[in-house]
Amino acid sequence: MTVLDDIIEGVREDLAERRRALPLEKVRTAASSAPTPKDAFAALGGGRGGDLAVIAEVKRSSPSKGALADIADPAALAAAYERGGAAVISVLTEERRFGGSLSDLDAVRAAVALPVLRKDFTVDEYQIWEARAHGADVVLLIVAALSDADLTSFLALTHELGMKAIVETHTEEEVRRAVAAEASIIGVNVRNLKTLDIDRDVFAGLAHLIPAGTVIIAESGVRDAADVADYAGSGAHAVLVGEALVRHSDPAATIDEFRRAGRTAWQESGMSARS
Ligand SMILES: O=C(O)c1ccccc1NCC(=O)[C@H](O)[C@H](O)COP(=O)(O)O
Repeated sequence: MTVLDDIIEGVREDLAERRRALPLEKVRTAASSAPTPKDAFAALGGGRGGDLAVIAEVKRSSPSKGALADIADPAALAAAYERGGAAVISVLTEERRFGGSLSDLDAVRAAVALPVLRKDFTVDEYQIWEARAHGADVVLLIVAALSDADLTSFLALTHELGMKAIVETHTEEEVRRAVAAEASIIGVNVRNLKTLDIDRDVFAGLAHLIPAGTVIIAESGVRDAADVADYAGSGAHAVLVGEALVRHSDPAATIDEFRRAGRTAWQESGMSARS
């Protein structure tokens, strides 16, 4: 069993419990009165660049590192991310391995005006309705965890609900599947979900396979501005950063520094006007 399989097993068990407590019909009703979704595709530059976008993550712990940060006030952290110039806030809601929750999502939603990503291991439509009911604007669809049929139908439901999806890939085959599903936002996660090892070179190896007009996100492994510059120089429109922000004493300044590093890298490689 891989780490991903193990996480998904727990996700399914927790989901079954929530579904028993709140049947889908009730979640749908809640979703229908949630605030109108914010356009994360536009917030991430619409695949045209302009300025490197930072997706800043509220991440308490992880399978690879264990406890990362004691985040007593996720709303305050998200507000700091917003002040620093983040484009989107990512909230991990998986409980067992990441220490997240839908309460974190609620707190962040109420605290910021930015699009909010419900970052979870989506394996059932219920989670997409639930994300919308809790005010999320974006969901994560991990190609490795889904059949082509589920990927297509989950994307369709996400769009029907007015949200966007980040379609996450790790390999060439997964990028091809994401492109075939007509994903408009594709993430390349450089964390191997079998070994949990980070290999930043994976990003450059896959980003060039993603068609123009798609928002391309480099996910995981950002330690500092130099890593951001490398991703930006290899074609990232956005970076998704967790650990480096939650461990930093000044996350707002760090985001500002990352954005400047991305902008400089684009200027140096002549990419700032690319589509
Ligand atoms: O973070 C992990 O250890 C992890 C393990 C297994 C599946 C997913 C995992 N992380 C989810 C993420 O995608 C990251 O939280 C996100 O990309 C930020 O990564 P980082 O900046 O390296 O904290």
